[in-house]
Parts: sequence; structure tokens; C-alpha cells
Amino acid sequence: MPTAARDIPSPNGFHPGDLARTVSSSFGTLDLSTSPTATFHSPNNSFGGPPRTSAKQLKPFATSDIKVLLLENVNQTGQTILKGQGYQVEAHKSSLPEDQLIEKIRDAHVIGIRSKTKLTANVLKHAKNLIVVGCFCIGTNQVDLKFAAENGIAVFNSPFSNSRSVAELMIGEIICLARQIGDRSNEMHQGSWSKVSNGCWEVRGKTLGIVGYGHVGSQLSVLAEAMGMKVIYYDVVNLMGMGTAGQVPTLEALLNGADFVTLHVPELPETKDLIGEKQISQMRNGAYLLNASRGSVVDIPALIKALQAGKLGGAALDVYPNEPGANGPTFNAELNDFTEDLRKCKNILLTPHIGGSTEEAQSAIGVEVADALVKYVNYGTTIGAVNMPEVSLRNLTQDEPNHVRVVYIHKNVPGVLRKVNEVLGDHNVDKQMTDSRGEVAYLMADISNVNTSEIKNLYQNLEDLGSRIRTRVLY
Ligand SMILES: NC(=O)c1ccc[n+]([C@@H]2O[C@H](COP(=O)([O-])OP(=O)(O)OC[C@H]3O[C@@H](n4cnc5c(N)ncnc54)[C@H](O)[C@@H]3O)[C@@H](O)[C@H]2O)c1
Ligand SMILES: O=C(O)[C@H](O)COP(=O)(O)O
Repeated sequence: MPTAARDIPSPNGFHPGDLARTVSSSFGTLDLSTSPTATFHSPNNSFGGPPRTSAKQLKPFATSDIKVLLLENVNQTGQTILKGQGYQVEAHKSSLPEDQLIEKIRDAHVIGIRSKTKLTANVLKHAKNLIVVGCFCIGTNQVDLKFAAENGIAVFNSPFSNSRSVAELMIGEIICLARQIGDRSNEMHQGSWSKVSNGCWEVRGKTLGIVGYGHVGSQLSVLAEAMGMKVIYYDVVNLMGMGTAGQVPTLEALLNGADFVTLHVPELPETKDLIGEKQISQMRNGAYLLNASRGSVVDIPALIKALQAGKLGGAALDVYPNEPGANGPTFNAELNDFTEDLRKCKNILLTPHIGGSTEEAQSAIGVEVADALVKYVNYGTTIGAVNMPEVSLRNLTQDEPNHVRVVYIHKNVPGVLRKVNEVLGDHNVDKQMTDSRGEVAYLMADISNVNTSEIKNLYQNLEDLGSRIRTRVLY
């Protein structure tokens, strides 16, 4: 059930927007709007960073200034939290084609997406005000994470809220494939009674081979053992098996030894066509292949050939190389020419990327990602970000007047901290934390006894440093 809007918990219950509207000494955030003439590529930022906010435009935080664009039917729980903050929320049921996305993203400070919306460098470079992306799903392969980080855009996801849902779908499909339930059901729908036991099996005692033993793979492992299956797994990392599951040293060993092979790896250059003709030939005759990871992981024409030749006993696909952005009768056109052949294969289960689509998963993801977005927008906290260093400071209290929080995202090069602290040096730096990830570093500092008249200078001096990617002054 959707939960009601609520404040994001902070150690002291302090909420920046409450005070920012009324007193200059309160803690709020920078007005994020940029000059209409601001260009995306700034001359002294070799990353081609975000536009500079003119110091003249600085004003205390007002949550109502924050524009949030939500695509792909983000769950009501997430929408409620974001609206509860007073943000302007525009929500769409589906993803948008690139040209429409570019138009919509121009003004947004926050965008929330799922697996279909491609936030490429070409799209992100039009997002002049964007400070954060929320992926309301597990996968983040649809976002150019490096480009985002180098342009001061943090990206958050929900690392495991739908893992159990995917694992349960796999269990259902393993039994459906073993018993050819998809075909029997189709026959009945078409008015044909066909009672057979040939080629139908119990799963008890069979071997499940899990490729990618992360959040999904390990959950599936526990469920499969509970049904009496033997579990082996292959992963590029050495991992302890759940129960009596055992890691095998190579993908080939897994393919040789399993009756059912399930795929749970991320989309990476190394996982493209991880299962092709050669790998399928290494599988047992009559084995089953299930893919709930990403469409790029399986070479579909090779799979079709193996099913047609009877090499495999069946397959289940939840993900495809090209997936439609919205529900509707776009199936054939979007899923490429081979779809027709795929649909004609025997004992193949085709589902429309529903692995994580349960009420439980979607509602938990809505809360988790919306909370992370609010903490980032209101406080600058990057805990859980997938492309930025993780930095957090205790929130300010109401009895700490005239405080300002400085967030300075900058190139990870020598000498920056000295220069930043020279700028901050006229004030008392109460607390500071800094960390780096690759070429990008993130500094957060709370400084006290700052008059509002000094904030513009402070901001401008930080913006003028050559290392700057993005400056936020929260007051
Ligand atoms: N169908 C769906 O609705 C759905 C839902 C959730 C996740 N997913 C997909 O499933 C993927 C896995 O999810 P997860 O939460 O278990 O991710 P995870 O990051 O927890 O686990 C992935 C595992 O794959 C391993 N791995 C990476 N490259 C590998 C390779 N080349 N060979 C073998 N192992 C490799 C990693 O070491 C890791 O242990 C996600 O990245 C996402 O793309 C799909
Ligand atoms: O990455 C994920 O979490 C899954 O692929 C689910 O994606 P979805 O939220 O677009 O269904």
C-alpha cells in the first residue's frame, strides 16, 4: 500500500525548507535555476560541465522551486514523497522518445526513470538544471554514468528492492519450462486437449546453474535449494555460496553441469552476447536457458537456432535487445525481425520485462529512491550514489544560526582542497568531508557565522576555481 508523504528523517528532525522561507540564518539550498543564456560547456571546465549559476540569482532554498520529471510510471510511494516535499512533480506513465525527452529534461532539476529511458550524453547535455537522476530500478546501464558524474549529476538506484521478485519469477519459470506449462496452456486456450508426460520433469534433484551470483542470483539459490535442486554458480568475483551451493571456476563448467541456466549479470561490454552459439553448444542436451538480466546478454538468433534444432528443451526471456518504451501493440516492430521466429519456438516463455514488477518491489523502490533524491536535493548527501563518492555530514540544527553548507563537486586534481579552504578560510569551518571517485571529487563543508551578504562572494569565488564542476551553496 502506498505510504503517506513524510519528512526525510534527519538526526534532529530539522528540515531545511521549513526555515529557509522565513529567516536568512536558516539552512536551505541554492536557487538552482540558471540564466537562460547560460551555456552547457563552460570555458574553464574541460569536462564540459554544467552551466554556472550567476551569483546574482542565489536565493534561499524553496522546495517549490524544484522541478521533478518522473517517467515510466514511477510508483505512487515515490511520487508522494517528492510531492510531500513541495517539489513540482510532473509524472508520465511511459518513457519518452529522445526528442521529447530533450525538451522535457531542459528545466528539470531531478529526473526519475526506470530501465527504458536512455539518459545518454546527448540527452544529458541539454539538461541545464539537472542535479540528480533517480533510477527507480536496479540497472543503471541506461544512464551515461561517467558523463553524469563529470557534469555534477549524481545518480541513485535501488540496489536490491526487486531482487526477490525476480528470483520468484525464475522459480515459477523453471517449473513452467520443466512441465511445458506455457505450451499446454496455449493449447487449451486454442481449444486443444493434449495430455503428455514425454519431456516433462520434476525439478527435484536437477542442477540449477546461476550466472551472476549477486542480489538476484543468491536469492534464487536459496529458493531453488528449498525445492530440492542442486545449485552451482559462476561469477567473476569469488563469493560464498548460500546453503550448499558451490561456485564453479568457469562459465564452461557451469554450462556443462547444469540442467537449467539462469542469467543475472549486469549489462557491460564483457556481458554482451555472453551466451552465444559456442556457449549454447556447451550446455547439456535438453537443458533450459532463462534470461532476466538484460537483452544484450543472449545472442537471440543463436538461441532460436538451438531451440529449433532441439538442442535446448526450452527457454524463458524477460528482457530483449530492444524493448518498447510503452505498453501496447508495438511488440513486433520493437523487438526486431527475429521476434516472429522466437514466438514460433516450442516451450519458450516470453514476458515483457516484468521481473521486478510486483507491488512489493515497486512500492519499496519508490520509497528508497525518492528518499535518496530528497536527501541529495535538500542536504547534498550522496550516500548510495552509483557514480559519485559517498559523502554525508550531520544535518544542521535550528540552534546553529548563520550556517551555510557548501557542496563543491570538482575535478580530482592536486591542489583543489587548498584553494577551496582558502575561500572558506574567512569563516569557521565546523565540519568538512571530502572523497573522490575516479576523476570526480565531492566536498561538503558546513561553515558558520556567514552573513547572507557574504554568500554571493563565497559562491562566486568557488565557481571561479578552475577545478569546479558544480557548486551548491545551501543556506
Ligand atoms: N528482469 C528484471 O526485471 C530485472 C530486475 C532486476 C535486475 N535485473 C538485471 O539483473 C542484473 C543483476 O541484478 P543483481 O541485483 O543480482 O545485480 P548484482 O550487481 O547484485 O549482481 C550481479 C553479479 O554479476 C556478477 N558479474 C558481473 N559480470 C559478470 C560476468 N561477466 N560473468 C559472471 N558474473 C558477472 C557480479 O560480480 C555480481 O555478483 C541487473 O544488473 C539488471 O540488469 C533485471
Ligand atoms: O533494472 C531493473 O531493476 C529491472 O530491469 C527492472 O526494470 P523496470 O523497473 O524498468 O521494470
